[in-house]
Amino acid sequence: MATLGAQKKHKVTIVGSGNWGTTMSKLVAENAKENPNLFEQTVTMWVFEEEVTIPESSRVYKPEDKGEKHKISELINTRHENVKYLPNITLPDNVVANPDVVDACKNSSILIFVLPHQFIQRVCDQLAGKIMPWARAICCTKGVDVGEKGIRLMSEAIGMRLNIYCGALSGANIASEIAQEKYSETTVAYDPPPMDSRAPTPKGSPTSSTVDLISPGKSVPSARSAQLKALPSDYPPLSHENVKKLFHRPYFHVRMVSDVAGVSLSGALKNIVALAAGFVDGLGWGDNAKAAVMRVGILEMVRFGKAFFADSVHTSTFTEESCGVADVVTSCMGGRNFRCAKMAIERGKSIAEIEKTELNGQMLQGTSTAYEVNSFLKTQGMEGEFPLFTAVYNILEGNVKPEQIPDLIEPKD
Ligand SMILES: NC(=O)C1=CN([C@@H]2O[C@H](COP(=O)(O)OP(=O)(O)OC[C@H]3O[C@@H](n4cnc5c(N)ncnc54)[C@H](O)[C@@H]3O)[C@@H](O)[C@H]2O)C=CC1
Ligand SMILES: O=C(CO)COP(=O)(O)O
Repeated sequence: MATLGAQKKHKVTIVGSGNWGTTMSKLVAENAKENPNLFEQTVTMWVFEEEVTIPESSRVYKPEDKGEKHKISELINTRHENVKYLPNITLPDNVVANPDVVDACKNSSILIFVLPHQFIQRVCDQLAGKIMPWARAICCTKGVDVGEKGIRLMSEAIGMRLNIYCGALSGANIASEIAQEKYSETTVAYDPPPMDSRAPTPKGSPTSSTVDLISPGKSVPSARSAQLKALPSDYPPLSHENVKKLFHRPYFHVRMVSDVAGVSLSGALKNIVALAAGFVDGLGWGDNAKAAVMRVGILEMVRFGKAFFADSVHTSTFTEESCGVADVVTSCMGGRNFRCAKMAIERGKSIAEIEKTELNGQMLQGTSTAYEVNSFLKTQGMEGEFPLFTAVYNILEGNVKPEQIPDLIEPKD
């Protein structure tokens, strides 16, 4: 039995409180209530604090709120709503917002990272050495970490900075639909060290083991093994079965896999494809044009995985799982990257301007990912092998026009 001998329960912290972060807190808190033998009832959400006014149209607006500024964390804790990033969705009362990231994470055995990828490094640096040494993480952030030493997956960047194991969750998951409990599916990759799923052992201090935080891609020469601390035996083991219980809802169906690299990478790269889809849609070219860039985009995602993460990525993750082809489809129909790229073309503005005026603080991941992937491809001398990714970068830079996409992605003899 999965919880035999376990006395402790997992304390879960959601690190991030944007549109997806707040949705994640809702569904995880619902699951904590339904699995009191596995998870502590309170689910903490770290909130990057901001002061906001409550719109008069909001369900939680009271006459005395007129012109008043409120802290987002206080509104979540008193009115159970994130009025800025997930308006009109009531959060379970066991979601507790905490604006202090170290305090929010210090006693948690499960950390769920849902921050824009631009902030992962800074937040992990704040947390390093201040979390439980045996904590386990799941990365829901979509992006890559490109530096002088090469390219890293976000899951890997988190794992290495905090010296803990980090899996990944990604899928065709437009947050607002999931917050409204409309059916969707997702892919969770979790391939923990075998010591985590062993039967509970008699009392004793946690053992440690040297394991790869994630199987490194060949482009990450610095990826290293870490001294991972075993989950103490008085916690329920973090088997696939128990990790699934953290995320699976009647409206949010989870498929567990072990390919952390494939799940993490597909979520990052599909955002570049979504920008391309927005560009051609913005030109008024219609669905055939969008399907063409989606097809080429999926092929480039697979090629990228094979070229730089050959030892770890499974091609089937891109072609068979929600995090691959399905996320490309949904993101190219209704994602923010797609919508902002489309509006930018239609209005003759830059995507950065549209992001500022239309997203009310929400952030695009595709633009910075296009730059990061391009800078990595340049170091590898491989821009030409990824013509769609390269075209998106050159459109953002103003070097080429979206109208040139068909010629740019046409295979060269
Ligand atoms: N929204 C969606 O539908 C989905 C988003 N994701 C991914 O989840 C990740 C997080 O996205 P969302 O939750 O949608 O965020 P968001 O784009 O809605 O909100 C931005 C967040 O960044 C925070 N922030 C601003 N400045 C900050 C700083 N200096 N340090 C730390 N945080 C700061 C804001 O407070 C806010 O919580 C992204 O990687 C995104 O690709 C994944 C699936 C679906
Ligand atoms: O990742 C997403 C859907 O799966 C959301 O994409 P956007 O960030 O483009 O909205």
